[in-house]
Amino acid sequence: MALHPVVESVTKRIIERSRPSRGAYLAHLDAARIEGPQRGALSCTNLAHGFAAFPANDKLMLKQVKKPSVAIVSAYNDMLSAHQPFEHFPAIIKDAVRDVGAVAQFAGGVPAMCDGVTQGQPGMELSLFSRDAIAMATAIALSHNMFDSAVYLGVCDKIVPGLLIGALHFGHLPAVFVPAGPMTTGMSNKEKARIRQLYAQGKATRDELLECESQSYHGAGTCTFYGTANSNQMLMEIMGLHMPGAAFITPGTALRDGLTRAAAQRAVAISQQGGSYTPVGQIVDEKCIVNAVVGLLATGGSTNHTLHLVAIAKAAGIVIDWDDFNELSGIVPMLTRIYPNGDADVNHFQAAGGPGFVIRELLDAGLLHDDVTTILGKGLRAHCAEPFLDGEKAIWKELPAQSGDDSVLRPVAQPFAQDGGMILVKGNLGRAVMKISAVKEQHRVVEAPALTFNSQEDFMHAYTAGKLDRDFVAVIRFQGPRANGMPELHALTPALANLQDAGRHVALVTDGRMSGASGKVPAAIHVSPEILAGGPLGLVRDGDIIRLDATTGTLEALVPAAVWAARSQATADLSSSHIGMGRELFTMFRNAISEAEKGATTFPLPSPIPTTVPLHDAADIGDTVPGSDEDFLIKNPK
Ligand SMILES: O=C(O)[C@H](O)[C@@H](O)[C@H](O)[C@H](O)COP(=O)(O)O
Ligand code: SF4
Repeated sequence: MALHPVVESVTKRIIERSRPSRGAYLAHLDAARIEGPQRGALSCTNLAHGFAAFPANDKLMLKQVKKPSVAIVSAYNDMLSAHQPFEHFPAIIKDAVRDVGAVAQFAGGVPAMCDGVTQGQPGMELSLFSRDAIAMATAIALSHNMFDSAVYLGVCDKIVPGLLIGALHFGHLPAVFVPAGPMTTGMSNKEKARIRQLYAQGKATRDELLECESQSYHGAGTCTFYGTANSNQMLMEIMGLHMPGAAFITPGTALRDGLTRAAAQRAVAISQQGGSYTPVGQIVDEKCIVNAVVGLLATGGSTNHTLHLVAIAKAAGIVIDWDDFNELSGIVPMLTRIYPNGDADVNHFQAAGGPGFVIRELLDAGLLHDDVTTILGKGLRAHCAEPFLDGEKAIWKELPAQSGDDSVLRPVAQPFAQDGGMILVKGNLGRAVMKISAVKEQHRVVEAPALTFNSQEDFMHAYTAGKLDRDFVAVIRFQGPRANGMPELHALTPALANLQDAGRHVALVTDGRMSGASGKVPAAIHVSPEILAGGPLGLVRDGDIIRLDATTGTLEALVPAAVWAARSQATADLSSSHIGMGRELFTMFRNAISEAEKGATTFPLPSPIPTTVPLHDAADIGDTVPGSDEDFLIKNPK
């Protein structure tokens, strides 16, 4: 099937837009690689330090500087149910790598935040920043420069994007992402949401709510809704950075361990010494990024990826924006119904056919680029396969021709919706993202008076005081990355859903975020520019009529032009968001972060290394430092 013309034209536009920075990125990639094992660039002292504590055989291999060394970068901790299984992965990886005559070294751990633990709490104001902190921690691990390939252990929201951003800054190294898989299905997400709404109405006790949450989140593995974590997993499959079908296999099973071993050995095979050298910086190219956007849209993935995919692309020198998402969303059909876009969870999705089925359907429909490079080599079609066990080894078989459950997963010929359900809305309030895949048709246009709030707490106080039983558009202000770290406001969902269920026309507009698990209430989020960057959201006053129209992509304050022009920006005391819970440590992030549509990043777009002087003298002619996004050169004061 020929490639869809919109996929083709958007890809061409991105390639053109990215040409200078992508060229610079690939030059950096070539400059970073040496012939032979990377540790050959180290001194004897460096090297001895790098293998001092290793078992004799590993030490000998490292000393001989012939066989590849694989870095293990892990986001293990006990806080995220999704990451807790990683505790045992390094030993499995080291054994598997030894079995193919190489060495694996635990290069470093990276921090990982659970958005479920911090949702509605002060810690959520560090969450987005943690993505780039994870990228920095990944760089710290890899900066030992002992490695010829790497495996990355991560699943959740900011972690996979952070690991991939870090890995792309070592784009000369091959990368294989290793997931831990979803927890088994407990109480359904729909029943959990119902009890939450009852609690918000005072019709369920705290003990009943805690029992419900504990039955939903009951064990090791990723939460089973299709939020940002499981969107990450889908993207790793579509970007060809997972062994095929690794995403949604339950932790603690023989197949899970077989997939981990296979991933470790693939990391050796695609090292320079392994013979199939495949650096991650070449895998993640413009076509790979477009494939990721298409996969996100076809599965109703998390709105957080309108930030994270932009940031990941930027790390590889590729520039994408919300017009790209919007245009692709218009032609990408919705192939899945996984909560919050339906009642099923990722275990049901996996049983119905899983990621390989989605990839095959989109390839056959000309909606994905097949001519990409993945960890398996040339072509994405190799990832349309399902893993099985042969003894202890993972093997792959062809997928069934049909979906196992067409209430969860459908072919392109019979989609749940003709479009991807994630759109750009814009107008005199700025540009924003809106996910409509989980919003009923009758709620996709809301025109109602604005009620402004400077925090989610203020909103909840008004709700519990019974002041919100009316039609309104909640404008939650000062929630942008520079203001307070752009928290998710998902804790407002039960209250807003109750009002919607009671027949009120309600919507949310904010420069903050929502969870990938948010859904039924119309919300225009990530409003750019944010208020603190002078965004017009700061001109809204209580009572202004706001029109949010998903059918026309409109976000407007219906205020007479002269009145609007005479207004000044609202102000707020944000100091309580800059002190406590470690938020003081992230002042530099708030000051340096780019706007949401540019990925809310703290690192610069790759810029050309001046060819007139060797790399180490770059400082003599100025440093490139991260600006808002117009990276600038500090001219040499001499
Ligand atoms: O983007 C996401 O998917 C969310 O950040 C998710 O990771 C978060 O943990 C949810 O808030 C938990 O969902 P519940 O609040 O419904 O348990
Ligand atoms: S999916 Fe969200 S709530 Fe679940 S473990 Fe990951 S970060 Fe935590």
